[in-house]
Amino acid sequence: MKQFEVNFDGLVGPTHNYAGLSFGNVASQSNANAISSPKQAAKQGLAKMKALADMGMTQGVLAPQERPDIATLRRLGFTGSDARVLENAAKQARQVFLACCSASSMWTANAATVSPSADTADGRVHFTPANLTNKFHRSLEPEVTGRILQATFANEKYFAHHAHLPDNEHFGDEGAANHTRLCSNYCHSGVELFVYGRYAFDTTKPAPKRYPARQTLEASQAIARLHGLDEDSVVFIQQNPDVIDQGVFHNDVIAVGNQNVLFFHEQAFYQKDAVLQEIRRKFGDHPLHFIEVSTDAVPVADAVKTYLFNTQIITLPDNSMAIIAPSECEENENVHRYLSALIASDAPIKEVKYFDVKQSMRNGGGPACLRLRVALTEQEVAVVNPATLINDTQFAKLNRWVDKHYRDVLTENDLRDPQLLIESRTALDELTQLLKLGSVYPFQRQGS
Ligand SMILES: NCCC[C@H](NC(=O)CCC(=O)O)C(=O)O
Repeated sequence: MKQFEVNFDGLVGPTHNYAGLSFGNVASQSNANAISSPKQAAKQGLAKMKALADMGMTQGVLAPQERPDIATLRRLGFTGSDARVLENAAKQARQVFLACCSASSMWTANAATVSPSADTADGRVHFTPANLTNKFHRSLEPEVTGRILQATFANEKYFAHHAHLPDNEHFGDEGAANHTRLCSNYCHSGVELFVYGRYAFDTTKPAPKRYPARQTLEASQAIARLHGLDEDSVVFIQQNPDVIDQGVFHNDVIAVGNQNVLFFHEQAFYQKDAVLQEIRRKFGDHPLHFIEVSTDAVPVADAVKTYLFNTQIITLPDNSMAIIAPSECEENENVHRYLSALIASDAPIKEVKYFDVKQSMRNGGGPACLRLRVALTEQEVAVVNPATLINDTQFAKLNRWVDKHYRDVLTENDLRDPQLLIESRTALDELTQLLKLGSVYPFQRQGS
């Protein structure tokens, strides 16, 4: 059977900005209030999607959210016309206002956790949107994300959609950024790795001290239950609390897997040796490659700065593996040296391709944050909403759509401009037609 791992990249929304909203995410905090370029950001993302499609990969796109989020501002007590809501929120509750303007849904690794049909009890692909409770601005995403996923994967025979977990820190869930899957073939059952930062109900267990652990063990266990995963094919792994305190706010900042390769930093996991043993045991007799990067070769600080592990390892149509890295990795001496040696070694990764995704990197999102992986059979690909798959025509249409609607620069002051709200809604309304999503946004459903 033909096998596919389809990357669904998040399209950057028209309000992309830097507001320093993510405590524990070093890049987000250090670029607070920098001037952003939504147009450049969206184009950098589209260029990456197109490049992967041109490599022969099946590539998809997920629509962004409606921002500024007027519906949430109204829930929080701001009233009057939309323009008044924006003006008063910006004046009276600046931080809340900024949170309601974030284009953070672009990082679709946090959109959901996905289990392919080969792993699940009912043989369907399972999706659970992440509740993202740890950050207010991100907690606004799951409902609309669920609708976008249902409009993208709209076939009950093949796809099962769950509600996001209860909105509470006990079940803090960050989606695929803390989940990876190892397998020998995408269509054969694999081992799903769930990485959590802390225990919600047992405070005697180790936990980070400086920065928050966004994902709990209990959330990861709930997802595994919902998706009908077999316990012999699941490994729950605690992230090393010390690296969370050094700015590793998601596991995908320090580890990434693809097929039978797990690429990780030596400090990534708590009680690493036991973890690796359990993975090996559950993976079975097939070849499995652990590529472990030592602190001597790449200190954690360099990994956080360059996003060496927030790379995408992909299997190309000729079955060789390539690594999709941000250009920051090429610019850093340690990391560049490491990657050059890696592809010259006998490891399965044979090629590295660097991409400029700086607009996203400044908010702490690398190539891997920008995509949600969905392993699909040929039959399943055939029932995905075809308008969400990237080909030359869709790429050209999306680029034109960005040119037409996006601003070149955006500052904090622009976010309160009622014209920006109108521009964003006009753009998104057109996008839902382009991607054939139906009415997924609150502004499209008013009165329904
Ligand atoms: N997977 C990468 C996610 C990056 C995201 N950054 C942000 O939301 C920053 C937004 C800002 O600060 O404007 C986060 O931390 O969840």
